[in-house]
Amino acid sequence: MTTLIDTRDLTLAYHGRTVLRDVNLSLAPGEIVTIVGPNGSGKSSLIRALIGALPPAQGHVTRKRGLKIGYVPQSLAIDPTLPLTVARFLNLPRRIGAGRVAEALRQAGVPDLAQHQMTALSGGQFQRVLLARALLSEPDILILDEATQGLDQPGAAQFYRQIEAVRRQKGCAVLMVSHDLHVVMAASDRVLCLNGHICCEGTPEIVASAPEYRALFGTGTQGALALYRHEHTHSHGPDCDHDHGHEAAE
Ligand SMILES: Nc1ncnc2c1ncn2[C@@H]1O[C@H](COP(=O)(O)OP(=O)(O)OP(=O)(O)O)[C@@H](O)[C@H]1O
Repeated sequence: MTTLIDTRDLTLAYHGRTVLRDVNLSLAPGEIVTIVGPNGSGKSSLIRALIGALPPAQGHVTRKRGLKIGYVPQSLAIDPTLPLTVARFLNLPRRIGAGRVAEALRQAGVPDLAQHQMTALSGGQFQRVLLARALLSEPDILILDEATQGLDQPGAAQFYRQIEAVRRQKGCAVLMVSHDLHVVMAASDRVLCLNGHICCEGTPEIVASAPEYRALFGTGTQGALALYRHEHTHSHGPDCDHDHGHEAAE
């Protein structure tokens, strides 16, 4: 099978200080993988390395050639004095066309928002518009870094249900970082728990009962797991792009 992104012994450092070490990770087409871990455990750094924004200190990141990534950020600052409709926002920085904008909004679960002002959206609507923007590139993988920050738990749960619907319709893989442990773990095929390295990984049930995970987060997530189960198929292809680490990057 062709993986979308693959890391081998990936180590990340800032100014010589290692923040994440020896990460071996493969993302397959169509799967939902969640990264959890305490503050400062390296989650965002790993995402940056996966999308190519942070070079490895050691090890390798391999991306399928031509991989299209849709990135949904935590939030986005919009000037409150600037009149900007959702449709115009989605046409920045380049013109997309009304048909594709409407389709992306429909896929993101907000088909009626095109003419609304960006600054008048609720938190949940705003994140869905960011999701619609990420979908415009027809991504092979959606990457969400704390995309539900600021939403309450029901709002976050709804957002993740939307992500699942998108995955079902589009077949894209999903990689998420979140603090909403109850919700995201239930919606994931696979969970990686980071704490400077991968301290445990597996299905949500396996990770939730792992001693390393319980030491970090306690036992409170059990009841909310197993809300969702996924079936998916994997496809395969030969081509890859490589990022290589600089050996001994202190
Ligand atoms: N640009 C940077 N320069 C120097 N150190 C950084 C930089 N970005 C992150 N770090 C450090 O790397 C470590 C991991 O940070 P990272 O943001 O990856 O963690 P995180 O798990 O995403 O944290 P959080 O849950 O708080 O967002 C932290 O010790 C942080 O201080």
